[in-house]
Amino acid sequence: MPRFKWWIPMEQATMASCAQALSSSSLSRSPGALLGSSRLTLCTRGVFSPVCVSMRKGFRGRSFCVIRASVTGGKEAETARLATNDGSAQSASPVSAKDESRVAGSQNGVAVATETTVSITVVGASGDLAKKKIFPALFALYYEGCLPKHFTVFGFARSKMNDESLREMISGTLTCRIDQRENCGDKQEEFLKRCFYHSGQYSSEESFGELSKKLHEHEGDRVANRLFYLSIPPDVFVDVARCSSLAASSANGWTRVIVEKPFGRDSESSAELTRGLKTYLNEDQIYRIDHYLGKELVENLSVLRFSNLVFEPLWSRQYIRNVQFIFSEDFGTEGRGGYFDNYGIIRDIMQNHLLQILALFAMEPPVSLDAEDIRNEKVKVLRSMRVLDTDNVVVGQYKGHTRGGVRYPAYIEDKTVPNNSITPTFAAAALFIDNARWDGVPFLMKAGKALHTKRAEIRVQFRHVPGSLYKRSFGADIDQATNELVIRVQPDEAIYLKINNKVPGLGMRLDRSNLNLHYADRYNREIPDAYERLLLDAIEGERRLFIRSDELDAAWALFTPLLKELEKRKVAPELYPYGSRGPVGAHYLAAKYNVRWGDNSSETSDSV
Ligand SMILES: NC(=O)C1=CN([C@@H]2O[C@H](COP(=O)(O)OP(=O)(O)OC[C@H]3O[C@@H](n4cnc5c(N)ncnc54)[C@H](OP(=O)(O)O)[C@@H]3O)[C@@H](O)[C@H]2O)C=CC1
Ligand SMILES: O=C1O[C@H](COP(=O)(O)O)[C@@H](O)[C@H](O)[C@H]1O
Repeated sequence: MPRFKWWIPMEQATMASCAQALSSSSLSRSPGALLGSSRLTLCTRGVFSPVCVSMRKGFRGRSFCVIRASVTGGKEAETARLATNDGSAQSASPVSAKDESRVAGSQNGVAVATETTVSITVVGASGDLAKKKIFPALFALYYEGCLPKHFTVFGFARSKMNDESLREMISGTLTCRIDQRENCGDKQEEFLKRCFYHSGQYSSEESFGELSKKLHEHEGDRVANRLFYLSIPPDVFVDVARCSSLAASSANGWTRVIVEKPFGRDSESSAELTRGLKTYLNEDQIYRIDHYLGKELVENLSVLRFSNLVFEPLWSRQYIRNVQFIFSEDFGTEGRGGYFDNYGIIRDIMQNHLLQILALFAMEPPVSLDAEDIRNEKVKVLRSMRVLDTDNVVVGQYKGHTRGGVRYPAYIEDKTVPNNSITPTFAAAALFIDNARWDGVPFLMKAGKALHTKRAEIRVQFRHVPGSLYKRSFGADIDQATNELVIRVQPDEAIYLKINNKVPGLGMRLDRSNLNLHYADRYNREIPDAYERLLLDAIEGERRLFIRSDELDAAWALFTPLLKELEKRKVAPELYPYGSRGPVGAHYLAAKYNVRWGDNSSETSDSV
């Protein structure tokens, strides 16, 4: 069980309360605790068990409250935030027991605290993803007090900007996710003051050397940790890995690189990219992001399954008839057609987002919640899967449609798409895991753009009740009576289980109802954006939600033969109208395995 210490600088006036917090053991009840007049919050998402709280004198006579705790649940390191009554706040990064001597050494028997800092460089700062997701997520982390006390954000791109114009660009994108609170505007100002810009070329070591100098000016003599987020097109990934590694690595702290998808187009190009990155970085410096793994309900999958006795025993071919992973968007490629046409929906959504969720869903129980244990199990499940072929896949492409006087354009009307493109914007696939747990259970995937709704969900359809006493009450359609567990990843997060229930009254009439965990009703708090979680994990060195290179190889091995076959045979996609439920072929594919898509059910109760 990893043990950590937080050294939290405190005013003398509140030091006495440190010991008090320990004796009242208020920390045991919650990772948030009152230390005298101050409020301590640990941004912890693992299971936090405090061991002790003590007072220490540190460097230059500063006082520290030292909290020791163990954290299980994959979080190797958490940030502590101490808010005092006068509104000031202090953040402290954890110091793991093994690093403590480096960070908090001893000088003449007195503890010495050397501070750390983290510099986050967004490479491709002028781009869509940076504006839409990365800067807002960094701000949200700052607002929540989850970033270390000393941090700087740098934007790097070729565009000619300066600190001011970057700040202006970012400020246009920041929203107060935590919007009901008062000081959001002030926090935005404070955050923007920590943002800087450096213009340079992605393949120039000189540009990165200059960036490094600027980073150093902010880092001073602290332990300098550096995170580079590669929010750029994939053809410059390796250049940036080279330049950042050779010319801008940290001299005394860690250097990590977050890489955005696409991680290649097939097994070969992915392996080449991995080789290129590994020429300059170690595997444990590479954080391959799949933002679906950062979504709240995907994070919750393992909790649901492994901490509830009612689910794990059912999690096998014995009780589960089929599992469905569904992704749909109610808009087309608008603006991203240039990228999309080179990849298509199978590479854009299935091979990564849906497959990652499938692996988490179907893996064997891991030895522990540590990153390597979980990723080992995911790799095993991916390697147990049958390689996909064209018989088990249906592809579609949206065509123009007019509804209510509004014309919705076809995919090929997107100006950035060739007008003879056969790139699929929709695909459905049947996959199988050839292991003892899942033998014969169809895992269906469906992903599409320009469909009738925006949704991502997992549907688990259970087997029929054998010899059901209530068969007659269900009528001919026994499928209507089987249990279905729905994990709605987005929007409007929910987990609900469809059960049969007796309608109250003297007769014996059954109906289908939902046991419903609707997040907005149950939890009075906003759900963090996936990028917030993943950025925080990367800063903290938590790799559980990032993709290891062998996972990536296994994922590509499943899809590459299919993708090559589709391209070789120039398989024409089945056209479906913009805003529809997609091509009818998806139903035939499901029917081949005796499955009905759960999201096509006529039951209105789905919209809990
Ligand atoms: N946007 C999204 O929603 C998502 C994006 N991604 C991935 O994230 C990464 C960034 O995406 P996004 O922001 O949309 O990308 P952009 O196309 O907006 O590119 C980001 C920046 O990279 C630079 N750039 C663009 N084209 C080139 C080129 N041909 N050569 C060198 N530099 C170039 C530009 O900056 P400058 O000219 O100033 O140097 C641009 O602002 C990509 O890998 C993408 O696949 C993943 C999931 C979702
Ligand atoms: O990775 C991608 O994801 C988005 C959908 O993400 P979401 O979090 O908004 O559901 C998708 O639009 C895009 O095509 C794809 O590249």
